[in-house]
Amino acid sequence: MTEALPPLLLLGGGKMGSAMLAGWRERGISRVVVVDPGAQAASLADGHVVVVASVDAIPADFAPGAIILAVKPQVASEAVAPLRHLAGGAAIVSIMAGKTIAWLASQFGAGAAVIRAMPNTPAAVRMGITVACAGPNVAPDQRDLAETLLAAVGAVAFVEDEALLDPVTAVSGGGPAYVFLLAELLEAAAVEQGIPPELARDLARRTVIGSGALLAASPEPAEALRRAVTSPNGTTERALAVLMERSAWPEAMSKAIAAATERSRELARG
Ligand SMILES: NC(=O)c1ccc[n+]([C@@H]2O[C@H](COP(=O)([O-])OP(=O)(O)OC[C@H]3O[C@@H](n4cnc5c(N)ncnc54)[C@H](O)[C@@H]3O)[C@@H](O)[C@H]2O)c1
Ligand code: PRO
Repeated sequence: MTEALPPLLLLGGGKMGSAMLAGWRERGISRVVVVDPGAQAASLADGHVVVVASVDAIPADFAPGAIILAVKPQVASEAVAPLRHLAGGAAIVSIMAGKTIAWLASQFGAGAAVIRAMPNTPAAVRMGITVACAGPNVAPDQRDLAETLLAAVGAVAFVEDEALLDPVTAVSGGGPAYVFLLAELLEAAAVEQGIPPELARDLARRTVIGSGALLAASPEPAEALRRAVTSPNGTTERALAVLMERSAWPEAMSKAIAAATERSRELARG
């Protein structure tokens, strides 16, 4: 049986924070303090989890093994500063888009053990992917703890080059949104072709869900699975001729990822 996680402080119990907390619960928690002033966060409390509205209300004896920062980057400065006194030997794991290791060190002190990470919303069903980068002061056991916390909601990869977190944010951080947009557009196009709205929604949803499951189950790359759908001179080939035109999806995706990457860099500049 795996040992319970050490005491954790979670700043922000919103979509990502609560998804990670659910993963930690499954893994086994000892004590978690969630700091979140939002009314919805109160429902996260249970025998192992205390929810407080502000840092002042954190129990005085609380010494977290890790502090996980899951507030929006826009409120980071005001939300993070009051936590500085708790940093001690804790691993500081930030999932905030665009908040750099240097910025986090400026908040917690130059010697703070900072890990910057970028998960995605499939974390809510433990099928996320997180890319993380450990700062210079992170000890091996702190890195292991960060990996354990992130792995509770999906796959984890560590990179040495922090600059990669900007394109990672664009690709896998935002990626679920592009897949959901695909489902929306497929549904709308189905309706345009006369398919009743309810059936159109079902077709679009199940096509995305089933394709994801097939990709997960198959050893084949996406390209091979695409080719397996495409009969010579058939209907799919006709559709792909439109979508794969250089100025259509290839260029749109390339531009979209470049734009999101640049926005991540902008957030880092503050
Ligand atoms: N949503 C995503 O797809 C995604 C993916 C990867 C990373 N992220 C990052 O995760 C972070 C959280 O995003 P989210 O989607 O969970 O947002 P969210 O809005 O769902 O959650 C943020 C939470 O922070 C709380 N909060 C606001 N001010 C606070 C304060 N001063 N102190 C403590 N809590 C406070 C809010 O009440 C809310 O519950 C962001 O920094 C984002 O960049 C999000
Ligand atoms: N959601 C966050 C954003 O849009 C970060 C990646 C996914 O900024």
